[in-house]
Amino acid sequence: MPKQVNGQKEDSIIQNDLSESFEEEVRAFLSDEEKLHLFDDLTKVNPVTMTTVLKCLQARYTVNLFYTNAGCSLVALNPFQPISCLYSPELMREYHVAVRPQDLKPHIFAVAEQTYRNVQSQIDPINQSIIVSGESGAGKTWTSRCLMKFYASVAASVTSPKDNETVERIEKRVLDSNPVMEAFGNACTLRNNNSSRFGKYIQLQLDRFHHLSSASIQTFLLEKTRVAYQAPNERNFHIFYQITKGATAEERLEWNLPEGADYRWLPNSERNLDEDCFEVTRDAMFHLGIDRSTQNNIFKVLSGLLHLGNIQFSNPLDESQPCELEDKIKDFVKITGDLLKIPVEELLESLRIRTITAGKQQQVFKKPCSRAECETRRDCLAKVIYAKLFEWLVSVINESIYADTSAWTSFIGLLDVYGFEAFPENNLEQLCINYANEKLQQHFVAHYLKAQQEEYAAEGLQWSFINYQDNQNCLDLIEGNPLSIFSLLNEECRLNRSSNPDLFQTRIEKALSDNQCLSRDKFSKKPNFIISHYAGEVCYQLEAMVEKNKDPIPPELIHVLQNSKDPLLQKLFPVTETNQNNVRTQNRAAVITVVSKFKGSLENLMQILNSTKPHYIRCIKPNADCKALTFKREEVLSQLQACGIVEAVTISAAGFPIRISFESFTERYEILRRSRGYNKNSVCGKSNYHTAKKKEISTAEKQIVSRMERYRDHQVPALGMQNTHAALP
Ligand SMILES: Nc1ncnc2c1ncn2[C@@H]1O[C@H](COP(=O)(O)OP(=O)(O)OP(=O)(O)O)[C@@H](O)[C@H]1O
Repeated sequence: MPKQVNGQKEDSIIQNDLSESFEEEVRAFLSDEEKLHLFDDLTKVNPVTMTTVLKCLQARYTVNLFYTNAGCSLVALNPFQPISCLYSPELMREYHVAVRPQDLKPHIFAVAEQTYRNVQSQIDPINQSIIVSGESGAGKTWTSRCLMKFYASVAASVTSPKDNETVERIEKRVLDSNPVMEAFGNACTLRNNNSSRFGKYIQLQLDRFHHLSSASIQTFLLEKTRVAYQAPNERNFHIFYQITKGATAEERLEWNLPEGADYRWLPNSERNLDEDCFEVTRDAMFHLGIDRSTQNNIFKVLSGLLHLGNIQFSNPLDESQPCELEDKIKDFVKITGDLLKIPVEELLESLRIRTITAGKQQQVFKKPCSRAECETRRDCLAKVIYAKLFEWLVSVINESIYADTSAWTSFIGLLDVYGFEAFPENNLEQLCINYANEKLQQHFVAHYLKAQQEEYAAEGLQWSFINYQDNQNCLDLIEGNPLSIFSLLNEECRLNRSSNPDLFQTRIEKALSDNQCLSRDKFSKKPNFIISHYAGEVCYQLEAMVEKNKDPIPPELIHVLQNSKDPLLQKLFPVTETNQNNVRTQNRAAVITVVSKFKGSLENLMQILNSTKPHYIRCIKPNADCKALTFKREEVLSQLQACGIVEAVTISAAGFPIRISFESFTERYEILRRSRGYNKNSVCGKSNYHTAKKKEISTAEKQIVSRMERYRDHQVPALGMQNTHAALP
């Protein structure tokens, strides 16, 4: 009996999907095993079009095959359900000990093992990177976690840390970084219950025996606004729910978190998620060297933030007076002050009064803030504390997994970054995220699409150049010199212009109208600009963009945090000479904008990636509702387009004409012949075989031999060469 899949018979899905193609004909005669192997590698699909790629992926998905090779990339479809044994230690071992792991089914462990063997081979570039990409909910975090487990298992350190029995082994510490980073950096969003709200690059460092000796983590662009604002039906960072749900009675008392209390910044707390597990976070923190008393301090500060969120301001009767507070709100102010160890009066003053220094004598004036300004200050206080806390946690984790560069000789880097974003409303955050994706796409193009074709040309392969989209124009528009959107944004900040979005729109258009990637939604009343990204057009709203880029922190807030008696806040906001001066001369202080910081850290990252051999895992979300067994073609299609899969497959397939004409042909021919009952020596079968393809095969054979020799000489395990190797006489 055919299995029922979403109400359809599996057989009929496969039949429908593969109609009109050669594959359908072949599949009809194949056993399940043979069927699936035929599509293990999309470069064997002929002809390579988006439709065939889509059909193959869907056919595989319906029979629980979630990984597929596609040129230099591995396509990973999210099953949205636990698949037994797919990540078991036994399977890790199978890939690790295999003579040719690439002959096993496509899997992230095959990629992981390949990178590990590349490091062991000591051929340049020795260092490897795996770029895991995909949209929110596609499975990047899951994939990175599994890869880390793989390396922790196959590259396990040989000895436990000397002289200190209480310190956990490095593998455990590296793996323990995951629950901590996820508790503080992930949240439930509309698109993913466990969405990472930051980008992450983790470098696993290996000693000369190729054992894991240390690691380092770099994070990008934490979405700190989430602390003080959660979109409808979304949640704050997991850690807030963990403390409110998991605290003991004693802790509740100490952190002032009575059961059932309401917090404005804790929406949808009635939803219980797997990620709400406080104990897991605490244990992991402990193993990373964050002792119970420091943990207690962290959770106390977080409770303080929850109470801070409940502070609301009322307009004063007399405008020259500060905003008023209702009696019950005064309680929240008091609790916040107690938990953050800031005197209530100082806290209130920092939230409600602006200090202005003016004139030659640097006279100080105090001016009450409007209600909206008070709210902005309250939110800003929460954001600055949370962002610093996150930064500090990353540095503590890094200290715990760090080793001096002399202790390691090579590394494998895992990059898990947010995918391309295009929402109905987009702002600076999306601009930065999409800029990062443009950079990674450029890297992919340079390292694969371009390099591969140049190599074919140099080898004299008969080759007609396949066009791929060069995104340099788009990158010039975003970050180029001397004029770009980033430079104009920074200019607005530098000149401290009162940011009028309409004026800014005119400035952008005047300066950058020559760039074909720039346009505007003329039907929208809101000032905007559109960028034609490689993955599609995105319209960005200009309202508040300049302010977001400045990301200003009122000096009074920093001052009040520096005066806190709380040991953790004192660590996060130390008093230094420079920032003391900055409080006084804040207006003149150089502004380090969000885009310059982001651009800097991304350039740093690109430099590292450029020095490594890259591998790509393209995570695909088969449906937006995160449902198991549901493959929505349009949704998959747009993701495949966004990551340039078809170009990659086409180039890979065409670069090895032998794949189609020799190996694949003979394989398919044999299958067809067998299935049609041709006798081995049947005249019909023989003559078809020989006359139709003889010439093609001999040309292909020559090409294989020349390519193989070339690669053998260089001892480079060429991507995609494995099967052709097997087909050699
Ligand atoms: N290989 C897998 N097997 C089973 N379930 C999976 C797998 N990959 C992902 N999932 C499920 O999909 C969910 C989303 O995956 P994940 O959090 O890794 O997405 P993401 O791409 O990192 O998203 P974001 O960008 O929002 O962080 C996971 O919580 C898990 O439930």
